[in-house]
Amino acid sequence: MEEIILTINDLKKNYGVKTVLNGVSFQVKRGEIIGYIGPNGAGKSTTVKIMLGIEDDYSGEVNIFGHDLSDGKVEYKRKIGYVPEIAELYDNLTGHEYLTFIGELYGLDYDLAEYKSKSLMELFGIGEVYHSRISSYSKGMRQKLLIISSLLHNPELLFFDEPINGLDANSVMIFKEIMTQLAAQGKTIFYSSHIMDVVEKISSRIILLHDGKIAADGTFNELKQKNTEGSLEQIFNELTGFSEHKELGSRFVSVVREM
Ligand SMILES: Nc1ncnc2c1ncn2[C@@H]1O[C@H](COP(=O)(O)OP(=O)(O)OP(=O)(O)O)[C@@H](O)[C@H]1O
Repeated sequence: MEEIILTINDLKKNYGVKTVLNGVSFQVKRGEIIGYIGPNGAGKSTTVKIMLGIEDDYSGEVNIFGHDLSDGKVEYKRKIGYVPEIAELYDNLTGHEYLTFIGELYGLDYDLAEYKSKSLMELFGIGEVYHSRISSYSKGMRQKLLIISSLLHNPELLFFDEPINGLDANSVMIFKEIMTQLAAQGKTIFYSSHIMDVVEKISSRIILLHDGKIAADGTFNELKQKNTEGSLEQIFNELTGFSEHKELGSRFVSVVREM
């Protein structure tokens, strides 16, 4: 039987009077790569933060590894890796210091944390800055460091929020391969991004959040059959009822030209 890793049932979340999530439900099985997409402000990061226990004050059920988050226990986090959309890194540390610190926080002994940090940085093409301060890293190098830090403890469930921000085309190919191989080995990945062609190619299932509810949930082929025959970008436009990009673009440029 396929193992359920994650269950969300009738999840609702308000910020003040604003309803962000209005009855979101889905289940995720071991080994799935979920592409979690939706317009800006749809509530994707909010859903992820609730699952990570960073945001509370929600209604509905959130169950991870068979454990309901409302019991307040945090042990489940040991088996989770997270790349946030926006992250603060300790700029004064070197990559080596940062990653061994994170590895030890996750319970790895120092030698293993050091070995994995160095190897993973080398394999991701940033081995030469292992002993440089993070303040000197480029945007893509910082992003790679974040990805490595989310994986050091070999987690079962990964939350990636715009993980390929700033990565060059070759590095994106490596990252896609890493995701595919992790999923093939039974890791579950919850992947939130606006880069539709990557989501289309990498996800075993796509969930589209719109107006606080799930507007679509299925494989890319299932979504194509139910909607436009075309790219995920076209399906996204159709399901979110958006067709004014040309008109909005030209009105935007008209205002720019006003002097
Ligand atoms: N701490 C907060 N206080 C008040 N409102 C918030 C807070 N965090 C998020 N929101 C609001 O909740 C809504 C959903 O935000 P969220 O960051 O989850 O969207 P998102 O789908 O991840 O968007 P994006 O694609 O732009 O990253 C937005 O309207 C945002 O302004």
